[in-house]
Amino acid sequence: MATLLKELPSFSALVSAYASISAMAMLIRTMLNEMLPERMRNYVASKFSELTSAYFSSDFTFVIEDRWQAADNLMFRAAEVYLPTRIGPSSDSLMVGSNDSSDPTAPPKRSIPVDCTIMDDFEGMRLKWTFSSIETKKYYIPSKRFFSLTCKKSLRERVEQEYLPYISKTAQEILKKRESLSIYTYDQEYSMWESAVFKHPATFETLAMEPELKRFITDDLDSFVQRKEFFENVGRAWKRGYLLYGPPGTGKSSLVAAIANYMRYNIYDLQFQSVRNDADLRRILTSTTNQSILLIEDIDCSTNVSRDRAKVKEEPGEEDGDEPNRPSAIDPGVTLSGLLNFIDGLWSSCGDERIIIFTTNHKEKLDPALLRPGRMDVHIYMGYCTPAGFRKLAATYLRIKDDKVFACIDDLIKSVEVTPAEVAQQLMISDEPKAALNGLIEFLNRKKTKTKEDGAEEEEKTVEEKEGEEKTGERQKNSEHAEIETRCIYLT
Ligand SMILES: Nc1ncnc2c1ncn2[C@@H]1O[C@H](COP(=O)(O)OP(=O)(O)OP(=O)(O)O)[C@@H](O)[C@H]1O
Repeated sequence: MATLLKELPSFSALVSAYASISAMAMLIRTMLNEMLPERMRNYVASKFSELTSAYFSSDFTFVIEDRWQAADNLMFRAAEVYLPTRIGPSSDSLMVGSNDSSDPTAPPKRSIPVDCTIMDDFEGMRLKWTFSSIETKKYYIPSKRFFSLTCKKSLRERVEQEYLPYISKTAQEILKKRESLSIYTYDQEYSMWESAVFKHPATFETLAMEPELKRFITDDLDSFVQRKEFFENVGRAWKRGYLLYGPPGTGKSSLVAAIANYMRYNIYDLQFQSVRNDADLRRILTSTTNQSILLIEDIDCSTNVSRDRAKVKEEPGEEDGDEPNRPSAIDPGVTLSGLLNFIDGLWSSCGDERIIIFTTNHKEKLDPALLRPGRMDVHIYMGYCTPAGFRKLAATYLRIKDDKVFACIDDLIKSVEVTPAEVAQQLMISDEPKAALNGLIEFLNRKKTKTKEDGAEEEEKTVEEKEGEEKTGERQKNSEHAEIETRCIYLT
């Protein structure tokens, strides 16, 4: 013991050793301070602290960002749906709001504010969630949002194998039970989809359409949802494309609403004017969720997409070396090939259970590439009102199934081109069925007389005018062709 005590350094030796180590540390610090710029010093310090804390900490953190490999991160979406249901007394804040004007007194909806922490318990595990958002430097790139999920290191495997799949499953159940649907429009300024509550009364029951056509569409939708395995087996993306075409006011938008209500799918309503280029289109489309409808209305008005590609190349300016399909204020930068890539190209397999709907008043103006078999699975012509359509409208608007003037109205409807929108408009004029029906008869008679007068004027035209018109009448021919296709459904 005495020899051991003798070998121990004396107190003064310890003090002097401490003094020289402190002096050395101060010297190194001063040297580093002088040699390294402040930002570099902070970086080194933060890395050092990260390393040591990760090594010594008993926690493990999963980071779940809103995007995953150029697409929407489904895990993030699931957490977004699941976590508001777990906000309890331990959470320090909660975001609430409502966009449902039909029921202003209903309790607000819940969402998670930035930097909010939520504690969750799952089968004996204690889990901590934090929601964060980081602004990006470029104004047109949306901020990066992510969840951090922290658990004990020892629970890491169970969280990955059991807890995260449980969240995805629960989120799907919550979404299935949700009462209201959403309609999204793309906000170019903030580069994100803006949502609103979608409450459209149109259903297959209220639509004035031929009953066989209705049955065909509902059967087609039913078989689509049930054929997940079929799509996998044949190596096709699980999606369905519908092209709705026909004159304005024949119910194309109403049919889209009826499909959304029938399927309980949200609608992403995309205006091509708000898309800069194909890359932008890819980003926009990959940020839509599964079990949804992508709606592109009036596709014939999207110039680059609807025009024949050969004609686009002939546009003045492009021969001079101008970049084709250049985005500009009036002409969207989305190209037909960019869109086709999404419909049936490699990008089409992004996401599951998607319905794509294009509407147009002028099918003949569309590039044939868009109409080729296999592109849009079903082409549906929405035509003028038929006697069956009128009866459906009378039942919906006037709550009557029959009347002695129905036969007369049937004859008139068969002899003039009148849209369901026009008939519906007349039926809304009075709550009194008799007055409304008489108003409709007058309207149809006026339309019939006008059609006759227009026909007579047409006959009076000189042969020369007719010849001239024939030359430039390619469009008309196409529309006649469309008429022949009335109520035809192409299924590929
Ligand atoms: N087939 C229909 N069945 C029931 N209502 C219809 C039908 N077609 C039109 N309507 C009525 O007319 C209104 C306009 O119809 P809708 O917007 O669906 O037509 P559209 O074909 O999409 O027209 P556009 O091509 O101009 O967009 C609807 O609000 C609806 O009330």
